[in-house]
Amino acid sequence: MRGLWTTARVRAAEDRVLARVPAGSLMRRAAFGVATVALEVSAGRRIGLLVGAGNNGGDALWAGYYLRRRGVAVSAVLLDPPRAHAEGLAAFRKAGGRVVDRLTDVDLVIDGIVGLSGRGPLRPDAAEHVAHLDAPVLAVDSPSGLDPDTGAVHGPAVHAAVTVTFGCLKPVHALADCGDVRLVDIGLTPELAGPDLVELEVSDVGAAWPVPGPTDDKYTQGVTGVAAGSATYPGAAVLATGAALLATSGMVRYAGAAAEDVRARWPEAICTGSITDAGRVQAWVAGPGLGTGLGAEEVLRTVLDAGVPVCADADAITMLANNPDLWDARDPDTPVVLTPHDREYERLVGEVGDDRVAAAKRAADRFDAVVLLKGHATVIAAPDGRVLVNRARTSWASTAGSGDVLSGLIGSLLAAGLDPLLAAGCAAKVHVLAAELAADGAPIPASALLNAIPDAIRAVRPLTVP
Ligand SMILES: NC(=O)C1=CN([C@@H]2O[C@H](COP(=O)(O)OP(=O)(O)OC[C@H]3O[C@@H](n4cnc5c(N)ncnc54)[C@H](OP(=O)(O)O)[C@@H]3O)[C@@H](O)[C@H]2O)[C@@H](O)CC1
Ligand SMILES: Nc1ncnc2c1ncn2[C@@H]1O[C@H](COP(=O)(O)OP(=O)(O)O)[C@@H](O)[C@H]1O
Ligand SMILES: [K+]
Repeated sequence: MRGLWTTARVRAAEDRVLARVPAGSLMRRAAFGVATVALEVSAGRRIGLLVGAGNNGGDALWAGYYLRRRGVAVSAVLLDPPRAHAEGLAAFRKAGGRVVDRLTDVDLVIDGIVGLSGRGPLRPDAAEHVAHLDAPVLAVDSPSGLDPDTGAVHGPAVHAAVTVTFGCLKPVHALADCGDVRLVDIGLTPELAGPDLVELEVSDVGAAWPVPGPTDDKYTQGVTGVAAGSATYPGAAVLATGAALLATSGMVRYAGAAAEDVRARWPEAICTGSITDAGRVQAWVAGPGLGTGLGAEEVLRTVLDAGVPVCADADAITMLANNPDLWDARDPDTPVVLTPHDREYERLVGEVGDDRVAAAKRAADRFDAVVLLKGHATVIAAPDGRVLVNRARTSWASTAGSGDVLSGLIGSLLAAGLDPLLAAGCAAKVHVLAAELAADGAPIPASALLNAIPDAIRAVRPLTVP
C-alpha cells in the first residue's frame, strides 16, 4: 500500500520537523535529492532551472548549486526575481550558476515554479516558458500547473518525465501523470499519522484475492447474483456475469431477461428469468443494462432488501437518482457499492467538480455506501472516511461495456466476503491490468478485457501460491 497525504497534513508535519532541525536543512536535503536524480536522468551536462517565487524555487536553486559542484552547466530563469529564494540564489550564483532570460540548449529542465502552494492555472509568464520547453522535465515536488491536492489541471501544465517529491507522496502523485515519481526522505515519516488516500499495490491485491482452499466447495466461496441486462441490452448481462465467473471460483447465478444469452455464453452460470426464483446469493450486482422501468425498479428493491452486499451500477444508479425512495428498501446493515461514472454521479449527487476525492467522499457520506467514481484515476471512498485511488496507466478501458465487467468483478469479491472498500479497490486494479494486458497497444472491446481477467489475476497473485 502506498499512502498519500494532503498538502495541509504535509505542512503540519513539516512545521513539527522544522521546529527541531536547523533552518534550511530540510530544503538542502530535498534539493540534494533533486540534484541526485537530475544527474541520473539527464542525457547531458546542461541543466536549466525554472524558478518560482517560493520554496519550490528554492529547492531548484539549491539543486542547481549541488549540480554546479558536480561540474554541470546550470542556467536559471527567475520568474519573479525579487521573490526568488535569497539563500538559494546566492549559493547558486556563488557556485557559478547563470541567471538567464530563457532556457536554451539544455538537456534537462528542473521545474521549480510551484509546489505545495500551487493553485489555479500557471501564471502567464510561467506558462509561456513551459510552452517553449523542448527538453525532458524533472518536476520538483509536483509538476507545476497540477493542483497538488486534486491533480486537477486548469490550463497549460508541466509534463514531467520524473517528479522528485519529499517526505511523503501527495494526492497529485496518484491522481495525475507525474512521470516516474521518486521519494526523498527528509525525516517527515515520524510526524505523519495515517494517510488521507491509499493506493493499493499489486501485492496487496494478490494477498486479498480469494483463493479456494481444500475444504471449499462451490457454495462456501460466496455465490454471486447478477441482476442485469434486458431484451434490449443482453450484452451487459453477459459481460457482468462473465466477469463474476472469471474473478472467483464458486458459483454465479444470473436472474433476468437475458437468461438465454447468458446461458449460451456461460453454460456454468445458473440462469433464471426472474429475480424471485434466483435462489440464495452472498452478494448482488444490479444495474448494467437493466433498464429503468417499473420492472427494473422492482428488481432493485428486491436486491436492496435481500440482506446481502450489493454493487449498484449503471441503471441502478439512475433509478436511485430518479427515485430516492428506492433506498427505503435497503436494510441499513446492507453494504452497498455504487459505481458511477461522472454523468451518473451528476444525476445522483450533482457536479463532480475538480476535486474527485471530495466528490467521492461526499457521495459515500450521503448514501452511507462505498462510492467508486470511475475514470482514468478511479477514486473509491468508504463512508468511514477511507479512500483508495487507482490510476490507470493506459486509457484502453474507456470502451463501451467495460463498466459492466467492473461491476461483475466487484460483485464476486463482495460475495467472497471482502470488505466492500477492498473489494472495489481490488476489482479496479485487476480491471486496469486486464485492460492493459488485453490491449497491448491496440484498441479492445470490453469482451477482450473480460477475457484477460485470468491473466490479470495471475499477474497479481503471489508466485509461491499454486
Ligand atoms: N516547507 C518545507 O519545510 C519544505 C518545503 N519544500 C519545498 O517548498 C515547496 C512549498 O513552498 P512554498 O510554500 O513557498 O510555495 P511554492 O509551492 O513554492 O509556491 C510559491 C508561489 O507560487 C505562486 N503560485 C501559486 N500557484 C501558482 C501557479 N499555478 N502558477 C505559478 N505560480 C503559482 C504563489 O505565489 P503568487 O504568484 O500567488 O503570489 C506561491 O506563493 C514545496 O513544494 C517543496 O518544493 C522542500 O524544500 C522541503 C521542505
Ligand atoms: N480515460 C480512461 N482511462 C482509463 N480507464 C477509463 C477511462 N475512461 C473510463 N475508464 C474506465 O472504463 C470503465 C467504463 O465504465 P462505464 O463508463 O460504466 O462504461 P459502460 O457503461 O459502457 O460499461 C470504468 O472502469 C472506468 O474507470
Ligand atoms: K514544481
